[in-house]
Amino acid sequence: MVCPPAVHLNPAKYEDPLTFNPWRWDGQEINRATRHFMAFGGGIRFCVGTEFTKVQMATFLHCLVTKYS
Ligand code: HEM
Repeated sequence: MVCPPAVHLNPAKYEDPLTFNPWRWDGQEINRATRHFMAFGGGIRFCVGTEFTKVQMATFLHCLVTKYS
């Protein structure tokens, strides 16, 4: 069993991992689970809510940037 937060906070892979920096994954292949990125798990236990969650996040961000005033 792997703990995704521990993987994502690995300072050997991610510089200053506690800093909010979404650009740290810019240009990296993150459409599937890798050894260093597994937000939704991987393999046979892969999160079944992945695509639903991505739609929810995209909808939220769309409303935030278009309606926030
Ligand atoms: C940001 C949102 C979410 C994150 C970060 C997330 C993350 C994960 C991770 C890491 C696992 C793998 C756990 C393991 O390996 O034992 C998992 C499994 C699972 N997730 Fe999610 N999840 C999210 C949203 C959702 C949603 C919205 C649903 C349902 C609508 C969902 C349903 C499930 C289910 C049923 C499993 C178990 C799959 C299996 O064992 O075959 N998740 N999720």
